[in-house]
Amino acid sequence: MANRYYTVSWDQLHRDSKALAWRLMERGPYRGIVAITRGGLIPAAIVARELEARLIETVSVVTYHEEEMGRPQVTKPPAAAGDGEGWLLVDDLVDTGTTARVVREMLPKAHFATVYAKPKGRPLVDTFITEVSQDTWILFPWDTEAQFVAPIARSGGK
Ligand SMILES: O=P(O)(O)OC[C@H]1O[C@H](OP(=O)(O)OP(=O)(O)O)[C@H](O)[C@@H]1O
Ligand SMILES: O=c1[nH]c(=O)c2nc[nH]c2[nH]1
Ligand SMILES: [Mg+2]
Repeated sequence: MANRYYTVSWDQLHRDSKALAWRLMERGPYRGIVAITRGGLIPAAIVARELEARLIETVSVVTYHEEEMGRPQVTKPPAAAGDGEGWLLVDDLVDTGTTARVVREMLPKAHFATVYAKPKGRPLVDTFITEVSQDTWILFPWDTEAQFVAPIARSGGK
């Protein structure tokens, strides 16, 4: 289990994904975008809108079940991206780099971009926006909802 959480709102994810698009603009154009599903789908859609990319491919890798890590399973390989040359590969984050390693083997020439990166996965990413510590769990807006929180005074000072 992570020691702390970094909560990302829809607004922040949109801003951070646009910041990623700005950085990626400098080194395009790209033939198309490969999104690593499912977490990469929304950042990929935002980046695609900003870069005016219309060709979107997916690769599906399942590595986690909630916060438990398992063996990475490729449930759908990328059909149209060859060895990745000229393609932009997008995921929401790199943590241990396990998913990234599997996908990079399939698309060694793609430019790999994520919105967030933790130190262990960072060397595998070409472009990212925000680094968080390894013991932090990033809480994405699609995994969370607003709920009531008790006043501090009722927590017994803890
Ligand atoms: O660097 P790693 O340790 O491999 O972790 C990062 C990967 O884990 C999450 O995907 P997950 O397996 O939870 O699947 P999902 O995107 O379908 O939610 C996340 O979206 C990244 O793809
Ligand atoms: O929602 C998530 N937050 C994380 O920090 C993380 N690391 C791997 N997979 C993850 N999924
Ligand atoms: Mg994922």
